[in-house]
Amino acid sequence: MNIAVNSIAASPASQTASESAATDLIRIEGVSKIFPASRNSAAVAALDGIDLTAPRGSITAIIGRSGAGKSTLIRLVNGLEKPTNGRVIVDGTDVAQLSEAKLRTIRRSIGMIFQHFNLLSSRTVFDNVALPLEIAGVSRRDIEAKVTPLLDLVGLADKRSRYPAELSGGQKQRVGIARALSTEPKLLLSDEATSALDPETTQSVLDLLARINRELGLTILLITHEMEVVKGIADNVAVIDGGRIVEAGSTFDVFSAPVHATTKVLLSGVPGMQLPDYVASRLSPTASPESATVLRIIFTGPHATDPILSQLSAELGIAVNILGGAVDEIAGKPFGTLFVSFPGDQSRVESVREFLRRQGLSTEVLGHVS
Ligand SMILES: Nc1ncnc2c1ncn2[C@@H]1O[C@H](COP(=O)(O)OP(=O)(O)OP(=O)(O)O)[C@@H](O)[C@H]1O
Repeated sequence: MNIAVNSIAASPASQTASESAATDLIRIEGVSKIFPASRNSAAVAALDGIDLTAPRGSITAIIGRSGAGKSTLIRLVNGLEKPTNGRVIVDGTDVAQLSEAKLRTIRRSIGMIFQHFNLLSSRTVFDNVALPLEIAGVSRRDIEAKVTPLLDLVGLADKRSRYPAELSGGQKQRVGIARALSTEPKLLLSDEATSALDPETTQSVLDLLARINRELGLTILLITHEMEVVKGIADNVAVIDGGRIVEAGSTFDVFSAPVHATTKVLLSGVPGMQLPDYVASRLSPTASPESATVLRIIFTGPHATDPILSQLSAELGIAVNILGGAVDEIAGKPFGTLFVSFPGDQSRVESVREFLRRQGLSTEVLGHVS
């Protein structure tokens, strides 16, 4: 069974297929993929009962550990793999039912960018971007008219006659993005597109993707192991584990209150997600008369900077010990976490949580320390 918390996968029961086609560019329904056994290996259930939608104009991220099934999922969307069961509907068409010839046509409406850019080293920047148009039989004049503004868009107008070997990693990925956009796709698939780039270059490529999404209304589906990428640009995120979606929802909801153990592990490097080591190593699940309760307070929206703790101390007469915390931004919204401890019994814990609830803050009891 899939556990789709804050589900972006589920659609209202009353929604008809045509209403869904109007709002969702991608609709993955009950998809399983089994790679059959070969002489050297047993059969692999790479995907198992996946339901996922990507609304038109959105940026949706798929995250998961190595081998979870992310690449298989993205390959189903552009028809490079066929599902064993279920439907993969892109812009109203079930890509799994298409012939190779029809698939070639539909792939023109799906751009793709890759971790290692996949540029042709013998072609200039201009000719790399022009390649999909040449393959589609577009005239040289129309190619010039389409490629030149794309090079402007990605900031490479002055590099049009350079070769890939003369470019930085970030510039190569910009060529990859311009090439992916050349056939005016509705959907951009991104397979670890920033994984080979340093943090600063990653940020500039993410800014470009966000701009393309905003200005061209392009739907983006990306797979990544970099939580910074998801946090920075994705509207929605789905967590895949062992071929199943274990958690999905808006990036803000999933990142601010992860539920599934796999999500918590994946997010452990995000500031404010993890207790400081010196506390984590002493944490016990059970309270004792001398122990203090350790609480995670999640600040969202306008509360992120409010002086809540001093109000708490004043109102309830409790000495609160701050253990750690961080203030961050997720999908453009302020988000803060504070780890605190305070002494007292269960009723004290409840009164603290109730006070914080009234301030609009969520809390999670992490355990107890002596
Ligand atoms: N063509 C194939 N034949 C057999 N098994 C495959 C094939 N492609 C993928 N698999 C298996 O399916 C599972 C999911 O693989 P997939 O590449 O989708 O994972 P992933 O999440 O993208 O991993 P990574 O992050 O390491 O790229 C793995 O167990 C993998 O070994």
